[in-house]
Amino acid sequence: MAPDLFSKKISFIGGGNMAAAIISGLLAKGFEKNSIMVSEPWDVNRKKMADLGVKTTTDNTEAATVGDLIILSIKPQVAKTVCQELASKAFSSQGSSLPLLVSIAAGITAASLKEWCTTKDGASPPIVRVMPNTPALLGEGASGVYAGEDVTPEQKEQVNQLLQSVSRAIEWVDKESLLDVVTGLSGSGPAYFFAMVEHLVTSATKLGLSEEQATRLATQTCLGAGKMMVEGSDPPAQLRKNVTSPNGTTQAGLESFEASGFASIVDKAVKAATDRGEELGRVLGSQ
Ligand SMILES: NC(=O)C1=CN([C@@H]2O[C@H](COP(=O)(O)OP(=O)(O)OC[C@H]3O[C@@H](n4cnc5c(N)ncnc54)[C@H](OP(=O)(O)O)[C@@H]3O)[C@@H](O)[C@H]2O)C=CC1
Ligand SMILES: O=C(O)[C@@H]1CCC=N1
Repeated sequence: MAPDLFSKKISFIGGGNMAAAIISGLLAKGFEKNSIMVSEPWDVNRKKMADLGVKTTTDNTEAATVGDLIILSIKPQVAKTVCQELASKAFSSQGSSLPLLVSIAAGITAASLKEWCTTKDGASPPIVRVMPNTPALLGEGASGVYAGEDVTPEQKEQVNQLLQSVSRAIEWVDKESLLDVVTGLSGSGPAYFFAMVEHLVTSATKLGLSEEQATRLATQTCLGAGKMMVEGSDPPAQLRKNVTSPNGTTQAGLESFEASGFASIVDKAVKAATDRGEELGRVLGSQ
């Protein structure tokens, strides 16, 4: 029988935006509030977590000691310090049977996490890296996942269950470097669409629509187009063709995009975000 995540305790180390999104998604699926603990140093964020009804603490060791799954949801820049703290305090008292560590930190490699999390007795937790995105808040997330070799099939299934609670697309990758591409695509991706809608609203406002009208039209267009891509059977290219009447308005708009190097702009942006993920892992991993 598949291990039931819903009977486990989950601890989040770091209670910021992404932890809030995942926790909200889990709670919406019926996960028990009392089975979640968040350690978070900042009063404001800790209060937001407490308002969700989950347990909170300022003590990473307390959270990491009670969790069957530990979600590392801190910024990449503090990952080393936090992992070393967990290794010397929480993990060192737990022998060789350590909880599963699920890191969502962009770029930070499984090898770095393992090195930093190793106790003085040489024990280290099994590690899964996940790259989620903020639509997890609504159960509409997209996540990439990579598991180290010491992760058992049961633990992978638990991670699947965790992600199914908050994601509609879950893509396991077998090469860890591909997680940087996932980061540059879907991890950062919501911000690309938000920026696009911001620009659409500004453009239409300049042409006379009120900001409120333009915002309602642009956001619903984004949602409608997204639903057509996810729920329909036609690929995006066909959907685009269906909107584009020969010599019509859409053709004029798309040709303007292309004349400004649309494909190249997107290409460079995804590559820049992917490269930044790799760089974060390399630089922070060597400090
Ligand atoms: N935001 C996103 O869309 C996505 C983020 N990620 C990854 O998720 C991780 C978290 O990002 P996000 O939620 O946006 O970041 P946030 O800054 O919102 O959250 C991180 C939280 O960790 C707290 N924190 C800082 N130091 C410690 C510590 N020593 N122990 C415990 N908690 C600490 C921070 O407190 P304080 O503010 O006081 O420093 C903050 O509340 C990052 O590694 C990011 O790469 C992955 C996918 C998408
Ligand atoms: O911007 C970042 O670094 C994080 C990772 C993906 C989304 N936000």
